[in-house]
Amino acid sequence: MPAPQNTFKAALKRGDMQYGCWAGFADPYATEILATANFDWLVIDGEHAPNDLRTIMHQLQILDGKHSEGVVRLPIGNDWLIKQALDVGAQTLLIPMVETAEQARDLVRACRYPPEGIRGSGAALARASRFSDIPDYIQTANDQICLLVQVETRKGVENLDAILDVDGVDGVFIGPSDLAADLGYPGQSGHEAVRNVIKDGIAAIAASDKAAGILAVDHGVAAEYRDWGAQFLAVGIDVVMLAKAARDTMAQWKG
Ligand SMILES: O=C(O)C(=O)C[C@H](O)[C@@H](O)CO
Repeated sequence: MPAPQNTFKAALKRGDMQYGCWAGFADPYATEILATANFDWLVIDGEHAPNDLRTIMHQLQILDGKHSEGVVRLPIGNDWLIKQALDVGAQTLLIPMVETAEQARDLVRACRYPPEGIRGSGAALARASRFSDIPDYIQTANDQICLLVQVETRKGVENLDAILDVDGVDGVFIGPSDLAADLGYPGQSGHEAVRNVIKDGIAAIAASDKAAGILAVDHGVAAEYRDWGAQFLAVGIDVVMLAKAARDTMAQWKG
């Protein structure tokens, strides 16, 4: 029995649109609620949400067998964080602040067992192998790992073509908020100068062998990103949804 098939990775390879949502409550109960909406992917955010390895694992457990792929975003891309996330069962990783092809190559190696990479061989006691219940996990795991890197700085955009040449990177996500800030327009991802960089970036990614991804909570902007070539498209943030719904509800009564 091989490593579980990564249906999200397979969908990206087919060119299928994949709609996602940020899961920022760092709680399996909230992530389970999101999974009832049938999003194709849910970002278990370890960068900007109060997640730790156990809360990440609990959310992956709750998503087992559900349609939504748990996409684990780490706070930064380094090999020991990647090793731990993969061993608790993550099969799709989103790594922020990738700026060079060398960085991307290092991330690919961190995601793969030798000889392709440097991932430590601790599968015997890892949830990823279902505690050795998948006897050939080590031999089959590499192919089911989906590595998504975030390009979200001026330097990353300058190196985008080189990053797109890195084998083993499955998708490139453009981070509109961080990119806007680094371009000198903090909080203004809708500024024309930022939109132009995003549009060109999505086009370059879509023209490569990798999938283009991005996030927009405004549906009009999200539809535009899709028209520009975004394939894995996050269209909501759970924390933002709840905060807005709560305030709108109260505004109905307090005015
Ligand atoms: O730069 C961005 O935008 C992202 O990477 C997404 C944000 O981190 C996410 O938290 C929504 O603001």
